[in-house]
Amino acid sequence: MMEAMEAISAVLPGLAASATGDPSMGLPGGALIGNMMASVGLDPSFLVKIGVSLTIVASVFGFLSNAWEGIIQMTKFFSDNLVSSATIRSTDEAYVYVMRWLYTHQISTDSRLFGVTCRKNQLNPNYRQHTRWYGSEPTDETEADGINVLEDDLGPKLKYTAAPGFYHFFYKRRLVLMQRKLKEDYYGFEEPEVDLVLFTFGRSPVTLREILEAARQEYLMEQRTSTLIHTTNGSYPATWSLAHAKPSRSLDSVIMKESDKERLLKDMKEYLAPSAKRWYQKHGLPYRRGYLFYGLPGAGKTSLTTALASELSLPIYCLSLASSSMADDVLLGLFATLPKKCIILLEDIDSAGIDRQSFTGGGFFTQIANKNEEEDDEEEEEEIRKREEKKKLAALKQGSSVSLSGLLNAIDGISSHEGRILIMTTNYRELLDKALIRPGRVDMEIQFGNADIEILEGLFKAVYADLDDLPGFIRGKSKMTKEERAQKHKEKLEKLAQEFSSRVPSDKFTPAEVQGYLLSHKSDPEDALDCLDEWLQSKLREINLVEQAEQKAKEKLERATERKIKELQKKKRDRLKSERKELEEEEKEEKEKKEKKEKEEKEKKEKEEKEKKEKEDKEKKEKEGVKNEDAAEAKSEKSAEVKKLTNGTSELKEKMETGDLPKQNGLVNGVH
Ligand SMILES: Nc1ncnc2c1ncn2[C@@H]1O[C@H](COP(=O)(O)OP(=O)(O)OP(=O)(O)O)[C@@H](O)[C@H]1O
Repeated sequence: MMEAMEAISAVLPGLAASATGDPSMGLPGGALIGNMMASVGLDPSFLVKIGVSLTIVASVFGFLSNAWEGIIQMTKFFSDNLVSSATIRSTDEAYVYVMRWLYTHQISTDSRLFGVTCRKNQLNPNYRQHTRWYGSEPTDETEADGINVLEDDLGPKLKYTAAPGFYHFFYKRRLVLMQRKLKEDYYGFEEPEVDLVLFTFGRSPVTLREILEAARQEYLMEQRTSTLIHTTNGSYPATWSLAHAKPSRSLDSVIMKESDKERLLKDMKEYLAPSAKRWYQKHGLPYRRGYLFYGLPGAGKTSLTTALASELSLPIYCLSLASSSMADDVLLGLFATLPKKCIILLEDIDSAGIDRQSFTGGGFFTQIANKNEEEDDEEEEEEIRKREEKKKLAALKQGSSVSLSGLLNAIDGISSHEGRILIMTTNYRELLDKALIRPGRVDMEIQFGNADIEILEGLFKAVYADLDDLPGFIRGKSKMTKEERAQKHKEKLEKLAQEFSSRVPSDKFTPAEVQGYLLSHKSDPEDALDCLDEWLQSKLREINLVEQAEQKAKEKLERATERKIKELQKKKRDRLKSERKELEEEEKEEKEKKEKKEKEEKEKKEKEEKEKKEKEDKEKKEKEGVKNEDAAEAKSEKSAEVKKLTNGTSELKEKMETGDLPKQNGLVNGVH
């Protein structure tokens, strides 16, 4: 290195010469720099060394960057021409297939990079680097990314997933590369969006297709042994993700009226039959079916839905309208991305149309209440009672941002897929708008209430159905055959179940409460009966307290309602009175107007008649005037003629008398 520097110094003597003070040899300004450096005690040849070092570093950097560009170009050429790839987004259901397949096939167990979390729904996984993937264990639940949940006595075990990075594995002896990359704008506070890219060498995509098809088939086969429950995890935009894969639940495990259960199952099977779609199309009906499960909480609405999904091998897509993340556009988007055949479970549908703001006093509900008040005095007593009750119930509920029209739009709007089964649940059927439960949207309703005698018996038998769970229930078992034991178990259980159902008051407890009690004695049905009175007493005390409080609240509400009704009735009476008065005044005014008008018309008529008469008189007079003139004229003419004749006669007479004219008797006589 030193030698190289010396050589370069020789080539660039200017600066060194400047430093030695030989101006003839130096670079312009070199002497000045050299003197300045000497004055602060620095060796001027140091500058030369720095310059040389920088030149070398720049050359190496230039070489490397050219090389890197070359590598990128080569990789691009390689991936464009020699590699097949498949990209799967974590927002797509196919991602779940593939992740699940990779996990169950223990692919990449030699990977050095993986993420770890113990959260059930990993919204914020902290990715850490470890040394290898985790092997699978048998489990009964599956997580959102399709990987099983593991728990031991202490709680959830750590779960290992592929961290961002490159992996490789062999499938049918072919090398497959896998890249898992997080979306760039992931900041760690939301579920990361991930792209999974699979590569194989060669231009044929067959291997990748085989992997994806195998993953899909395994996933869908899973549906036959378990019920896949999808939900949305609050990410934006909202998408469906697998929340659980629950082991199939038999319909027998849901205790309810047998007739209801059979009716429901028959209806659903008919709807799903291959010929049904054509029938709907032929009759111009949308191929959809809706059911309403309503009634008390803990009475089996969700349990029945899960059991039906298992029975019909359909996945469940579950949404609660009471959820804060639910809104019209979210609901619409989620409905639009449902698979063709599924059960969509809409819980708490009574929340739709109740805005959260309503509970702060100035929102939607208050507006509705105010609006109602304006119209109140028009309502019948019964309507007011119903409305007041409804308001009270609504006040107990948490509102949702989903509007009623938003919900209706999602249910039967254009984006709503045909072929699905819609199950809506509510604890407050009386809060529902009629439009929501009209036929076509809800084709069958099932009510869930407290346990009656039939349900009590059924619950008891269901909890103690398995003899293997009941040590000491059948004594002397060892001497019996399996069938004998089963028969004995059945008979004894039947008897105990009847006793249980006769001692527990009917329609007092929800099935969940009864089941909860029985489960606290799950290995000893006789013990359950022994402790029954104590449980009943404490439970009935509790129920009494609740009922008393409820009664008080009800009476208070009734009093308030009565007051309101009286107020409204008075308001109505006052309103009617003032309306009547107004009416009378109007009538009076009307009458006066009418009389005035009549009088005016009469006067007008009289005036017209008078004028007419005057005109007629005038005309008559005029006519008579003309007639008189004519008569006078005729008269004067006649008299002139008479005069003339008289004159003529006189002349003739004179002539005759004078003898100028021969006598003519006739004429003379005639003139006389
Ligand atoms: N009819 C029933 N048969 C069997 N189990 C029942 C029945 N009703 C309730 N249970 C049990 O009670 C628990 C709660 O039931 P579930 O969630 O089905 O009630 P729900 O009516 O959907 O309540 P919510 O309205 O609060 O959602 C579950 O563990 C379920 O097994």
